Amino acid sequence: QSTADVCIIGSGISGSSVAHFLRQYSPTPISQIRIFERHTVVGGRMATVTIAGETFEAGGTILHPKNYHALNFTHMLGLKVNGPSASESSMSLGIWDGDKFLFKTIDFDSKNQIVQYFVSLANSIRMLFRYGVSLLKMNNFVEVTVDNFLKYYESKESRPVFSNVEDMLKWADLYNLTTQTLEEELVGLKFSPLLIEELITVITRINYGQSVKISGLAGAVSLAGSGGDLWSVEGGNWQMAAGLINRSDVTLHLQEEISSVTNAGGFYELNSTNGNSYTCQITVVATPLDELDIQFTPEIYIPERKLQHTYTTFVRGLLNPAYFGLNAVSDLPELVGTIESSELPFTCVSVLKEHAANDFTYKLFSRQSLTDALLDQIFSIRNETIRINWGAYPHYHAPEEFAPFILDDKHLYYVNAFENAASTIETGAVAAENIARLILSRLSGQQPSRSYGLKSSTSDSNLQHPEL
Ligand SMILES: Cc1cc2nc3c(=O)[nH]c(=O)nc-3n(C[C@H](O)[C@H](O)[C@H](O)COP(=O)(O)OP(=O)(O)OC[C@H]3O[C@@H](n4cnc5c(N)ncnc54)[C@H](O)[C@@H]3O)c2cc1C
Repeated sequence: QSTADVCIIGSGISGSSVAHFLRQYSPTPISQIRIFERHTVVGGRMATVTIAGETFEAGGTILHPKNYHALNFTHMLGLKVNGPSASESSMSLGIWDGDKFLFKTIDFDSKNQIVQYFVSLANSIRMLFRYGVSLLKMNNFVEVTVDNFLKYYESKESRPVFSNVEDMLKWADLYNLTTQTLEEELVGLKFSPLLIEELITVITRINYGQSVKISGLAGAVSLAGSGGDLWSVEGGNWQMAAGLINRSDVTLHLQEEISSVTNAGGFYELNSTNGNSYTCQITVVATPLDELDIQFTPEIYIPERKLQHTYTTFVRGLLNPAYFGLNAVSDLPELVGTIESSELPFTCVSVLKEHAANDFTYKLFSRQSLTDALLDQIFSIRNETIRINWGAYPHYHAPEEFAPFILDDKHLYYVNAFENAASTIETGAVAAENIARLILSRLSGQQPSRSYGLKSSTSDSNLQHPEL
């Protein structure tokens, strides 16, 4: 048996950020931090695939210009930012209803900035014409939410440590948004039904694979992810997790899956499927528990939560314009979004790269796996296909129910309780920063402990893990 002060289950942005902030904030050195990762690589839902020698994001892709932890990590780790031009926000967009395009922006390839300006102006006017002034309300709705979220970057002196998600959200005036669906929220704000049914639905389907029935907060976050100046880390966002782990003096156990966590009185015993046993004073769960069967003794109780599965399919080849009722590939928008309809087999398809005139790399999102037969209808050429089934993010609803940050009234913590608010790379880091502070304040006896007697939930472990 080995001893450790802190054991973290999961090497994604949440687990790596907990390690980073613990090292940064702890007044006295923590003797050891272990991170357990069942896969061969770190990063979790930040992962890349390689096609034609190029890497593309397969999971968490876009970051918002005000995602300050991610920005700080990127700068601190000497990583490079992929600018907005490479993001989906500058793409031509079409809204497809399964039969026809309901709306298309103009696509005019030009390096000339003045031409670009007029194309973008023309597109804004077209959008305003179709969706009216509600479009401006949409910007305002997002701005207010983002501004509230910025409170989580305030100085530690004025910012409390939160022992549960509800208090954390209430403090930033974000909680109410989790009690209503996005649709209810926007109808209440008198948004035009067409804007909700089309553009906003397209966005929630792209970012969360779900309709406007998601909670208002997840919806606002999703809309924020459709604005301008979005960015990602050149070479892959997963490098943030790798870099944080590298510089936080962590003992990393790759390909080591934790199967049980037992409170053995004053410490936790973690057992792995490799047959190893570890002793930890503090245990942090930095992965969604919903589809895992980690055995907790004593049992823990968290509200039942379903994960939305998003099938990500990469295709190298050429889209078939006839599938979309068009004559030429050049008539197809770079990003085809879809409205909510059970007829539609995918939620979106976008061009990632044009290698040559008849050779593109595309990314599709769908709620079910796309069969070869279907892909052969959508594509006229298909040279390479990669499929990933992600247990991607919570299936959002309203009102949301939150699992506790402290699972057992002692030192067992759960970062991903915050995912019911919104699942993003940045919210993972924000929740992790709070958990690091919560651990340190409770260790020093400052914070009252809190536990919840919520209903038990059971879940099957039938998640298919992507082998990247
Ligand atoms: C397709 C897709 C698109 C997305 N798009 C965006 C986007 O554009 N922008 C954005 O900000 N966010 C996006 N997200 C969400 C974002 O990727 C996630 O919210 C974030 O990466 C979650 O990080 P995490 O560390 O909390 O969890 P994870 O990244 O899931 O990390 C958990 C880790 O724990 C490991 N693990 C699980 N169980 C065990 C065990 N028993 N023992 C050891 N290890 C274990 C897992 O293998 C995993 O590596 C997207 C997600 C998906 C799937």
